[in-house]
Amino acid sequence: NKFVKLHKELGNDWTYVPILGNILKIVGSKEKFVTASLQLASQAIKRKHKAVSIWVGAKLYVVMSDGDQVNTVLRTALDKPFIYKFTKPILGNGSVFAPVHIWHPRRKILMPSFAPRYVNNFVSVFEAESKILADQLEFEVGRGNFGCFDYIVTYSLISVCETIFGETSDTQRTLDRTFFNAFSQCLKYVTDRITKPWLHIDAIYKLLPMYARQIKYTNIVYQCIDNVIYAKRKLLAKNDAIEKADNPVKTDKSKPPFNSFLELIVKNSKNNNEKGYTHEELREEIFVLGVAGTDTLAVGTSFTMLMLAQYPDVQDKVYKEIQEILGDSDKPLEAKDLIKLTYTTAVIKESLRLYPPVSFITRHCHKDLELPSGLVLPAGCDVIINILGVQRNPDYWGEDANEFKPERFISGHVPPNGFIAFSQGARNCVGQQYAMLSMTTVLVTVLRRYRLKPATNVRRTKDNKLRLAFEVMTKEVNHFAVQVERREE
Ligand code: HEM
Repeated sequence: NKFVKLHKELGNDWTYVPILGNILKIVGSKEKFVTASLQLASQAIKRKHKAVSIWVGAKLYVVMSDGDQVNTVLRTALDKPFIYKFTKPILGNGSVFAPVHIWHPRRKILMPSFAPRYVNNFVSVFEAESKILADQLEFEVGRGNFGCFDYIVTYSLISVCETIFGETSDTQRTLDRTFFNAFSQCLKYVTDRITKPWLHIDAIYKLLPMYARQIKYTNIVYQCIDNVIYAKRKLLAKNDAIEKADNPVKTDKSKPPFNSFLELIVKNSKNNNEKGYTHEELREEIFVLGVAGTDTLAVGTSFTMLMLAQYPDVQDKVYKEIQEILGDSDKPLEAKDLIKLTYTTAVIKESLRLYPPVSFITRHCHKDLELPSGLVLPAGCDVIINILGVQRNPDYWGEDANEFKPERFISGHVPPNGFIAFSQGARNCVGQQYAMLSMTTVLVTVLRRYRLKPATNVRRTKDNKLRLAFEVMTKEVNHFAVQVERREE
């Protein structure tokens, strides 16, 4: 049939050993998943159409690592295959993985909430929470290696939740350990299902104890979100604050005006339709923001910290830039100052290039799609976009593509389709600016107080590279181990 033809056209035959080997390696191993995806990427770029295909059971997936080919797919094909099946029991029809007809109207409601005038105001939250993070790191001074991820994920979960719900006592009550734990368990179940093919079959999965646990944790998260939504909706109705979202009132003179995502989404959904979102729709969208914004941010920030620890020259340059542009002033940080930190921004982008938190995404072609190489992906074809492969592709980044060189993002030679950490096209990341501001705030706050040092005696790969593992996000296996020392020392 057409997929067998496509498989051959891409240069594979039935006994193509390296690819078969890679599939076997992937099964069940989160670390090998990443190594295999890099190997698939290097095989793909040698092919005429810069892609390989793999069979998973009776289904063919085309795996791509060429930026121009990928760009065509991302701009044309908007549906996401298979992942939706695993996320639906948890996220429902939340926009990130939903089918196009559900996603499209929801994206229209979500987008205005990420306008710079709202997102820039969140810097006050990022700064307050980064200071708490910096205080917590004091405990690690002089104690040797520690995993910075655990600290940073707490920062990102709390700051994301605060921007979603606003700083109410309800938020604080909700953000207790039970919520955090249930939330991370939900992410774990999605990862397990994606990486273990035997769990793809509903009939098997539903018989396992993990299915019951997944329902339990999902319900805990729902209940926490529901409590805050009810409380907040009551408050909004009382204060008529929705109307004020366009013209926010400065309640606390020391802080810029602030509208939480919850307020903005309620308001935008009413603009779209008199009745606005139902409770369930609102809960789904709120949950999506938490899921899409928390681990991505934590992984991106942790990799950047790891790079700074590993490259002291780069860290010194970042620190110098912070001193030059922001000084030691106690003046609250503002978005307009943070975006002047061009070298720091380049360091974050180079870390996201080498270590994209979301290392692959998927798309489904509804109709035939012709790629720049002349290959036609037939209707019904599923594509895996290997972001890690695209961002390390030597055709775009040169022979030193695997090396950490932040200058790439300053010299003006960034290949147009070579950096896709936030994806491209209509379904790209809505939180890009939010993420850049949040990560920059953390780096500024932490580096003002501490010098990051590399961890000693951590296990690396045979060629002395970081060991990475796929857990929906791509993470470093040693919990991003670093050391810290106080700057004045
Ligand atoms: C370094 C941090 C981040 C990275 C690398 C990242 C990456 C991505 C990527 C690759 C996608 C596209 C997924 C796909 O095409 O299948 C995406 C979508 C999305 N991201 Fe982010 N993200 C980050 C931070 C955030 C933050 C902080 C938020 C919100 C607070 C957010 C909200 C979303 C949403 C809602 C979508 C779905 C958009 C849609 O389908 O219309 N992201 N993100």
